[in-house]
Amino acid sequence: MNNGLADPLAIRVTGLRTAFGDKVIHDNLDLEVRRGEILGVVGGSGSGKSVLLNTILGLQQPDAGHVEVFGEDMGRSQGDVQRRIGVMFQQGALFSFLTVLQNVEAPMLEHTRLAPGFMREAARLKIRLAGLPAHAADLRPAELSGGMRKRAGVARAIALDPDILFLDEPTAGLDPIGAAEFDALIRDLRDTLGLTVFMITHDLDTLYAVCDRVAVIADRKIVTTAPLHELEQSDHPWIRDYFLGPRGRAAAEQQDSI
Ligand SMILES: Nc1ncnc2c1ncn2[C@@H]1O[C@H](COP(=O)(O)OP(=O)(O)OP(=O)(O)O)[C@@H](O)[C@H]1O
Repeated sequence: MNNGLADPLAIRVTGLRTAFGDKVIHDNLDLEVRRGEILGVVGGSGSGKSVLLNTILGLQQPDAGHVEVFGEDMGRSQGDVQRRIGVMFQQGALFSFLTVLQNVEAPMLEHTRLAPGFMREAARLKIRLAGLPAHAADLRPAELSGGMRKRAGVARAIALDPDILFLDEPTAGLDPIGAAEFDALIRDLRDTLGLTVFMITHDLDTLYAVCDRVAVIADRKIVTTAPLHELEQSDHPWIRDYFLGPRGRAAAEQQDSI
């Protein structure tokens, strides 16, 4: 098996084409995600960010092209690489009838043979790593605030000690303080667990606060992948509107003042 250890890339997408009927979403899209980086993915509404995420995860079959995660072709994956992937979908996607602890144990039950006591301790550790207080373990999702639910989603996403974490709009719906705390959590997890992070976000503050590089989807492709200070120099009209419009400038200035 190729575990891709010598490969500096965590994800390599080449020549991706996805269409729904006549509607082409991605056409000859290429993307590289480096090991250990936090990559933000931005693009207009309907530009195909979620479809790209689902395609990388193997949930959506492309019409053409290849997706490799840690050197393994997702089109032919036997599931080995799936254990190295953690995903937090929007809203956390938790089982409402289970406690937070049981939600975090769910992937462990499915994929490991840990003894029950050990599994419980491992799940409690993930809950603490996600920044939740210990007592949250016994609560159900409906008893949590929006921010706590997202943290519970993160705790479940890291249940199996993944190497890469996928986040879909992680700060959507959070107030600015909650969003900033969540940004810090993402950075801390990357640093302490050595994760690679692939994050779809519209949140300009998050992009400035945590992303090493940002990939921009426009015109059915990734038009560029670069650190933000380079994107600010781009001539692409969508990138200029997005990053150099009033909200983009405010986010950049706020970051400069920290
Ligand atoms: N299963 C599907 N069948 C048909 N069309 C689909 C399907 N999934 C997505 N689409 C279409 O693909 C396009 C891209 O959708 P996607 O959800 O990836 O956009 P997005 O960039 O994530 O948007 P947003 O920022 O609004 O969440 C949209 O026009 C959507 O309607």
